[in-house]
Amino acid sequence: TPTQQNQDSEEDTPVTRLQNYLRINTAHPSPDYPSAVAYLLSQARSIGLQAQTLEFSPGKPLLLFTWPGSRPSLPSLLFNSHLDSVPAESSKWVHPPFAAVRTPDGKIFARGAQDDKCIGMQYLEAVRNLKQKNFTPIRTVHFSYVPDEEIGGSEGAAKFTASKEFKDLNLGFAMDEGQANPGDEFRIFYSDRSPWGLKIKASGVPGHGSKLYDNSAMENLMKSVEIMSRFRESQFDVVKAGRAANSEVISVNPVYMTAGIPSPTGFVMNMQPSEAEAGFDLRMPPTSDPDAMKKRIAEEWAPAVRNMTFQIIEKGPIRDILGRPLMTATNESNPWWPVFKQAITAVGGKLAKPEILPSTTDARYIRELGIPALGFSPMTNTPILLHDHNEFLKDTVYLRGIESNFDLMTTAQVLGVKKKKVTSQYPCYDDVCGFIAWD
Ligand SMILES: CSCC[C@H](NC=O)C(=O)O
Ligand SMILES: [Zn+2]
Ligand SMILES: [Zn+2]
Repeated sequence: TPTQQNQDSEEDTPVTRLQNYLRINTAHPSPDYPSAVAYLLSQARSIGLQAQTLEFSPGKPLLLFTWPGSRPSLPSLLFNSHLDSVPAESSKWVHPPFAAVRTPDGKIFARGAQDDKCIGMQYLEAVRNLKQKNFTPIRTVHFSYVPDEEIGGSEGAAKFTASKEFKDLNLGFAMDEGQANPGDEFRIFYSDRSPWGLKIKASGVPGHGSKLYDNSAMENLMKSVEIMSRFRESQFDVVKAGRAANSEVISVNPVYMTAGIPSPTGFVMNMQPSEAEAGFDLRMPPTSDPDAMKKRIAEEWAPAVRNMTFQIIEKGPIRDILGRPLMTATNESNPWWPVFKQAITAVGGKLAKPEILPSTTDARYIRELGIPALGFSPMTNTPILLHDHNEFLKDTVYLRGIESNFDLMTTAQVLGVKKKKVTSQYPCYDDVCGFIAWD
């Protein structure tokens, strides 16, 4: 009956609380941050977390929740997620992207279901469960909800990690988003690729559309595109041959091309234009050499001899403050690694071999400071649908993810870790300036 349905939708359960978060449209280009903030604040209040709303950029709020530990001098934990989502083309979805419809087989359809509102709510549900068991953490646990991850994080996580507020957290270890796995192992990410936006521009001799001549802008640009395609293929071949994962090679993908002289019916067809431009999404694995790539771009992809110029938009850091690749150790040299492994074992989960994420997250800003950070979105037996149409997450998978975060928070308390005082102004974690001992 309709009455029964209304009652169902008013139920307050872990799943309906997720659905309510998913119904807030925080997709770019105009994310509804105020509604998301109000909702999460009400959640934090209902479980008794301390809450702060920070605003490092106008109109871009950042939430910081805190669960004080009984020994606040110990390095703290941070669980991060982002408030924003990529847009959704409603007409191509089977269910509206902001209705968070749950189908009879338990699939919750929504933009953000996997990326990454699931983890944001799982953190809070884990706290709710722990508090019900009267658990008090030894070390302080923080939760951050940051704006603008999907557009690079320069107004969000980048400003947060550079702030006094962040330094004062005295972080030992952070968790951020990962990616789903169609198989039954939990995937864990120790690094991201660093994104560059590359614009190449050619200029050349204009002329009649019928004329064959050298050095037109289109010819200059197309030569570059050919050279770049060959490079792309060489990288992809390594992946196809099984010698590296997708995320371990450099990707370069064209995202736009623009040239021509506009006319009311499209473009003028009998003029060769004097300018042509193309844009590329470039992703650099953590150990790749940014200077070598810049040299390749200047000498091969956009050489001045072919009348070309280029612009690289570097989105975030590629090395940490000590000049090291942005990678978190997944071995015993990182005292948090066994903690994490134990938490997964506790939910009966199998852990996949640690990976580099093919895309990019805000964890790179945390790793930049030398703080260990792992990417983890507990979604097994789930197709990878982030940024795709019909993004969904199954209720059972979501609920199991709460358990794994729950265990992570408790396990991290039992196996305390203490940081060494370091020469840098930031805490570090490896043999250069690392942890000295178990607490
Ligand atoms: C250019 S930084 C954008 C970050 C974005 N993150 C998730 O998808 C990505 O494209 O990987
Ligand atoms: Zn994300
Ligand atoms: Zn995303």
